[in-house]
Amino acid sequence: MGNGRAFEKRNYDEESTKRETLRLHPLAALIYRETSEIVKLGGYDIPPKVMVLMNSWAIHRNPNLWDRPKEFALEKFEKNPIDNKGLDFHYIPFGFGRRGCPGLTFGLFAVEYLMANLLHWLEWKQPEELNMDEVSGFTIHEKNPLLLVPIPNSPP
Ligand code: HEM
Repeated sequence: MGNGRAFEKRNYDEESTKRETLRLHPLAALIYRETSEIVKLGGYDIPPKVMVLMNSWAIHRNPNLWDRPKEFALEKFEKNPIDNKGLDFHYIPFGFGRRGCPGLTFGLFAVEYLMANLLHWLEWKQPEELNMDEVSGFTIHEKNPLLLVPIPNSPP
């Protein structure tokens, strides 16, 4: 993709693409829980009733957990049965445990359905260079809005 050029059409492994996208760009950076009893965590004794924040963005980019963590590379998931339901704690785009996201299946389906329609019915031009800088808080969003120009497909 480049200035003013149409999107490149490539064959991607859908499942790995979704997983790698959510690894680099998780929706909710901070997942939080309250301790119910004293917990030992990273050498610290955390007392009960303390809110503990877990930074999924940082976990997903931790070089001790991932090869080439800053790189978008589908191989990370292609031959790797990493679970997205919160059973592998180094990959938690939907959180984990009893408070994990109940909208996981619907969310993934809705994004795919929307994207499939946008790409099937329209061609897209990208007048500006893609900038993936993000602004973080409890949720993460892009720093500069993505500018795309839709071009209707001519009828078959
Ligand atoms: C790709 C889309 C989505 C992503 C990445 C996502 C991510 C998350 C994350 C990280 C959490 C926090 C989980 C935790 O604390 O362990 C969460 C919670 C939640 N999500 Fe989602 N979500 C998505 C879509 C949806 C959809 C479509 C719905 C509803 C239709 C939904 C409903 C909820 C609810 C109700 C909670 C709170 C669960 C609780 O506190 O018990 N999510 N989501």
